[in-house]
Amino acid sequence: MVTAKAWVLKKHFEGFPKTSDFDLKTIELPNLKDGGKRKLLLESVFLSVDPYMRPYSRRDMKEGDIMIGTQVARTVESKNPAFTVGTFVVARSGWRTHFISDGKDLQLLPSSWPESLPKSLALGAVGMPGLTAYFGLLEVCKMKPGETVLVNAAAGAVGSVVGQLAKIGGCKVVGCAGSDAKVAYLKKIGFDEAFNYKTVTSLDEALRKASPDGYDCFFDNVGGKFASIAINHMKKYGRIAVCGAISQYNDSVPQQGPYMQVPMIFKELQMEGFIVTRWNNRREEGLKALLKWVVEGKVKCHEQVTEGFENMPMAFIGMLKGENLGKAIVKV
Ligand SMILES: NC(=O)C1=CN([C@@H]2O[C@H](COP(=O)(O)OP(=O)(O)OC[C@H]3O[C@@H](n4cnc5c(N)ncnc54)[C@H](OP(=O)(O)O)[C@@H]3O)[C@@H](O)[C@H]2O)C=CC1
Ligand SMILES: CCCCCCCCC/C=C/C=O
Repeated sequence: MVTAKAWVLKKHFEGFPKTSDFDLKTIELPNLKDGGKRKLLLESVFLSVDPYMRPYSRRDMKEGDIMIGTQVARTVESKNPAFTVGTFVVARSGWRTHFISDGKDLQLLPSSWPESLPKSLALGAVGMPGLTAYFGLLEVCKMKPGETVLVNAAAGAVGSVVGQLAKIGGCKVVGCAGSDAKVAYLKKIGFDEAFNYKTVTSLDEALRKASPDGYDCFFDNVGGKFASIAINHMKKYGRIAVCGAISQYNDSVPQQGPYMQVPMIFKELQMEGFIVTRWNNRREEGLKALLKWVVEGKVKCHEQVTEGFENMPMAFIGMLKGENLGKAIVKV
């Protein structure tokens, strides 16, 4: 018998999440059984904390549920020959240290994963956030060589990959982030222009200075006020990929305009929201491409690793506050 620890949503978040909204529980897991669904015992090694957990908790969870989320886990006991003991998988089993599965809901890491590459990257650049950057840029922004791409939350899990893929695709890249250290990082990984949106005197001027001719593509991770200013800097026929709206996730009262219809009309813009799971049937293609670029050093990855399962709520709240450089990960 194994005792798992799990974080549950004690109380729906009101405004910004607080540590008191979570509860740490213990769960006795039953032994594995021949036949039936109890085929594998897995232990979480790395867990992901992601912005989507904030809006999705309200939409999909009730109080007392285990927090939603993804982990890289190691097979500890197996009655399923497809997963021998020691096999690492990506699972969507929520914030728990151990769990039982029949294997159907688990994803193996790509077979060409090098031994020396941290497996935590399967939650970041070679996982859901990387795929978001890949499909958002290729399929929604439809970026072309020579174009100028703007991305916000640029030093985060999705944004840092967006910028680097746009460079690989032959674009000029402008990134915005919320600290000088993040801006220095963006320049180090190849962004052409980067600025701290919190300290510029005018966002409007900073966007104009970074690209006086405007932007062909805008990969929007933030929404709200930033997006309503950036839209005025789009070139005619520009494309906006509405990936996230983190500036609005913690609002108790919805923000008011300015509204976007007039620049949309006069610049004949395309603006499309998307969710990465739309391309689940092309997951293998995306992961293969991302893994290759990471192994070749063309996509560099930084991780903000918080040690200790007990610190999951803190890591989640820290990420929402912008404390992470690159992908926010918890190491059990
Ligand atoms: N559509 C989809 O399928 C997917 C969408 N997403 C979305 O992409 C976005 C980025 O996600 P991800 O890369 O995982 O997270 P990040 O690693 O970028 O972490 C979140 C970052 O958002 C920034 N941020 C937080 N609050 C604000 C605010 N009020 N205004 C501006 N920036 C803020 C912070 O960076 P800073 O210091 O720069 O402010 C923070 O570090 C999110 O909106 C997320 O919901 C993610 C995955 C899939
Ligand atoms: C329980 C794990 C669910 C993983 C789904 C990932 C989809 C993320 C879509 C993100 C939207 C906004 O952040």
